[in-house]
Amino acid sequence: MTHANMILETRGLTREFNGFTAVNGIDLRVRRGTIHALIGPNGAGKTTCFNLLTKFLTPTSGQIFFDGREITRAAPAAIARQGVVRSFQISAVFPHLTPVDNVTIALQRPLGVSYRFWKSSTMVRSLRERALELLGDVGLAAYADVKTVELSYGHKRALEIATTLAMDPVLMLLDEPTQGMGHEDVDRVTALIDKVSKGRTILMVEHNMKMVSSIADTITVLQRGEILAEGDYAVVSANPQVKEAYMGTEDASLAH
Ligand SMILES: Nc1ncnc2c1ncn2[C@@H]1O[C@H](COP(=O)(O)OP(=O)(O)OP(=O)(O)O)[C@@H](O)[C@H]1O
Repeated sequence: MTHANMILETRGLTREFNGFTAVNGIDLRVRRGTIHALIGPNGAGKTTCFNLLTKFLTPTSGQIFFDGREITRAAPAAIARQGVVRSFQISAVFPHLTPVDNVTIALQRPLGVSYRFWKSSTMVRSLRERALELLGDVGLAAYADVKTVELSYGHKRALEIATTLAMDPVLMLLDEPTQGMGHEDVDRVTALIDKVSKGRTILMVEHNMKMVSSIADTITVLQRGEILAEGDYAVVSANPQVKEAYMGTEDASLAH
């Protein structure tokens, strides 16, 4: 039995690499409609965990459930059809096309029913309208027709979110959405993620603690492949083991 209010659950999720256990028996529970952050020091197993959830890697043992259904052995395309969508990195957009063309292409990714719909006769105009709407949602309306390569880094990351939204995710997985950003872009992308989280669930790997503390409902702290602590920011930041993991001393606090 899985829990009805959990959109994603793992049981004993484990991944070994040549005898080294990068993810060790993780029981993760992501509540429907929340923003959930996966944090932890370097090498804690965040990326491996993320790759297991998005089916880029196969678990050595353990199970993954999405919306009550086991997806442990499902292919990446199959889980995408069910609404589990990983953000497409900037490298996945076409730099010499415009943002509106990039989002239009994302809208046409073959996803079963919606693919057939978009192949209908009203397709072209509807696609462009929907792409413009999504660009508006991420604050890129004014940049719809410039070359993607000319966008600022922050705007490119916003475009990445728009192309992800094009797949209408139920559970959106974001891999370090503010990585490499200056303050202004961090604030903009944080507000954007908060906005697009309405009506869906977001699971993200993120290093920026200020960002995590401001929008995550739940934080899971990983260390050496295991869950060290879990809760809201107040709970995990007060945890002595978390302080030690981050700073090497119980007196230190999470960088904020
Ligand atoms: N393909 C692989 N082969 C061997 N070891 C791996 C592989 N991928 C990850 N590891 C090891 O597993 C451990 C966890 O790595 P992972 O990248 O998941 O950590 P992380 O928490 O994402 O770290 P970071 O914050 O530095 O990205 C590390 O010790 C890493 O060296």
